[in-house]
Amino acid sequence: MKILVINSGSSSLKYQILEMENESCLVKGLVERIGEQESDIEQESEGKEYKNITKIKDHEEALKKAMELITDPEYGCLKELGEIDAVGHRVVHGGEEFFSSVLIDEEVIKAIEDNAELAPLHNPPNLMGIKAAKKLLPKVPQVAVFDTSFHHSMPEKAYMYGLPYELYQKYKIRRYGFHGTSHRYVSKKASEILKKDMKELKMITAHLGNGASLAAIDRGKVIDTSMGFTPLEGLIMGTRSGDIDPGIVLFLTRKGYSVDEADDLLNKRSGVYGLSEMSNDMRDIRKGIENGDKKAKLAYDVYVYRLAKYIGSYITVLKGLDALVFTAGVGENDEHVRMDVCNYLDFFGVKIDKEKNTLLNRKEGIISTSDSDVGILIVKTDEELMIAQDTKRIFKKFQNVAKKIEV
Ligand SMILES: Nc1ncnc2c1ncn2[C@@H]1O[C@H](COP(=O)(O)OP(=O)(O)O)[C@@H](O)[C@H]1O
Ligand SMILES: CC(=O)OP(=O)(O)O
Ligand SMILES: [Mg+2]
Repeated sequence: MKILVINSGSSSLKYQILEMENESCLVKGLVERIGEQESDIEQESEGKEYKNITKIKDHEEALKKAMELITDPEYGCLKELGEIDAVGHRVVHGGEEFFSSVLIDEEVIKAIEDNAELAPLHNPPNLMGIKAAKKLLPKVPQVAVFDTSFHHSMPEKAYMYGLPYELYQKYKIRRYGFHGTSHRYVSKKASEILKKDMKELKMITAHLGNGASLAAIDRGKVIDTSMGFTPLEGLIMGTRSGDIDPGIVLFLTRKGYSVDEADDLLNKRSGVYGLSEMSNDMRDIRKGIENGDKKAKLAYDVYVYRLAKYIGSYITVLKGLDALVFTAGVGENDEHVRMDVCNYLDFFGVKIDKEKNTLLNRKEGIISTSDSDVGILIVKTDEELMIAQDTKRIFKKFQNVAKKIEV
């Protein structure tokens, strides 16, 4: 069974085809800078690499181009698109309606449209991807996998803000949490690596990519997470501020910032990038620190401090901790961040093994000392595999129902 996984961003479209017999990736591609004069296209399939720069006007054209490349005799992996059995889409905001992945029908599309207001940067491109795929593969079942759904188990006390209750009723203002597919995948993988049932574990998963979030997971269920109503809250990120005093936004608007300017400032010009005045990328920050750049060091210190502070508060709400899991670009590849965060947590019995931390960098496994009270792990996230697994499960269910109806 072959599944196409689509992750549409505001100006990009990432795709993969997975062969579900052995869960292997047959092809992986990326179209970036959609809508600009020059868009980048990259695809890799079994060692064959394709790269090109051309104008791609919208998501439909991007997906069309991807479909051509997938079936290209030289660079592709399929003879024809008919080999695709199902499509799985990443959808960032599922609002309060969706607490698991679903087969996409008109009603689901309508609900995703309704939630677009809650995630203006993410849901509209997700919808464009869904509509383009439905047009190009009209007979193939499509599944939506939501970033928010794994966080649905959060109790009211964790998801309500200290705002008038009527704002929750009127506008659904509450914490939703994001990156749920990644938190779900790495927590499951960590319990396998630790050879312990999820029901025995109190866990904190740290998804540290360009966007970053933490989840406190109590015996398999999320009880708190650092992103909120939008993916702007919480940790310091590549270009996003994370937590700030909301009074700062009021102050800036009184100083003449428009809503769009404030949005741009907090989402695209803040975080590690804003503090360092240099880059959102931890690799550049490391180089800056090595060259004695003071702002790079400051950005790094603020990033690590915020992370440690959040982990400490999650150990409190979990009433203990069995496992701390690092994942995504920074979590998997940056041994300094892992080391420096864990050094803050020594008091809680979190002891990182310096050698294992270096040895397992960019790999997967346990990096705590044998006498640490808490298992510390690196797990490589694989949101696409999780989306494909959900899509397969829902596709099988759908097939069984269709068979029953035929009988
Ligand atoms: N070798 C590395 N060392 C340190 N940080 C890295 C390394 N490779 C990637 N990163 C960090 O990971 C980030 C990208 O993470 P990723 O999970 O791929 O992000 P996203 O999926 O949000 O685009 C980069 O911006 C960079 O900060
Ligand atoms: C929801 C979110 O922040 O996603 P990303 O990290 O992919 O931007
Ligand atoms: Mg990511």
